Amino acid sequence: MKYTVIIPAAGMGSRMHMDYNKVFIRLGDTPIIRMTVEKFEADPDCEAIHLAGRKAEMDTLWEMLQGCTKVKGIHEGGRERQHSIHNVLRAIEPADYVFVHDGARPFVSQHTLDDLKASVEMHQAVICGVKPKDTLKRISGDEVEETIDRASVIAVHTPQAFQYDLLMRAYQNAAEKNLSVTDDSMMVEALGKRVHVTASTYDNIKITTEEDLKVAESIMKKGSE
Ligand SMILES: Nc1ccn([C@@H]2O[C@H](COP(=O)(O)OP(=O)(O)OP(=O)(O)O)[C@@H](O)[C@H]2O)c(=O)n1
Ligand SMILES: O=P(O)(O)OC[C@@H](O)[C@@H](O)[C@@H](O)CO
Repeated sequence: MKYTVIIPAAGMGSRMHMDYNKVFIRLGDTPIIRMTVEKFEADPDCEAIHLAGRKAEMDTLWEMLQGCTKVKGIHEGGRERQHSIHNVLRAIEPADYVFVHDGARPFVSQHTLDDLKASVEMHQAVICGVKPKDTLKRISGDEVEETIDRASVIAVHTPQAFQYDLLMRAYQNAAEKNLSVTDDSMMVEALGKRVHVTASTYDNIKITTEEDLKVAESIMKKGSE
């Protein structure tokens, strides 16, 4: 199978409290966004990489991704992550399969990509995630309402993999109905379609806050899984 990946990188990184987009932060010598893109450069089944970027940051992005030969376009992002991805989806050539992967997750493993590829061919919509390690409770204000059976939940990561037509329909439906979502799968779920699940790794963190930079450094030191 061959696929195109959409990498949203048009956020503000506001929870990182820096005066520039967090995907430009260097881990060692390499900007986070380049580390993320390189994971897909290295996967022989990835044919094209398209990013969403902020208008004022296009030149910086192209510069940081110099030599990444699969990067075919950087498209203007939108207000929220979902708008950025929709802009890219509308701009790209149709492909059999589309993966969506956060620009801020530089430690995705080849194994995770391989599992998603095998599964999406059978199931059309596949997400990856890890089992929570903590006890989980539903709360109301500062009171516990119930303990959630943690065997029945996962913490969801990206990449998320879809048949192109299905993802297109899901994004169109979400736009028409003005749905607000936090991942791409939610839009497919809104169509009443089944979404399958494969394993991610605990290293596949989304770099969101300052503490995550320390975790990222230690993942780099030990080598990511
Ligand atoms: N309008 C937006 C918002 C987010 N993203 C991208 O979506 C990914 C995951 O989003 P998140 O971690 O929430 O990033 P930010 O929105 O940048 O962070 P924050 O919410 O702290 O501002 C990031 O790679 C980010 O650049 C995007 O392309 N367009
Ligand atoms: O933290 P935010 O809600 O802005 O973004 C979350 C999404 O990027 C996130 O849902 C996926 O990475 C899957 O976990």
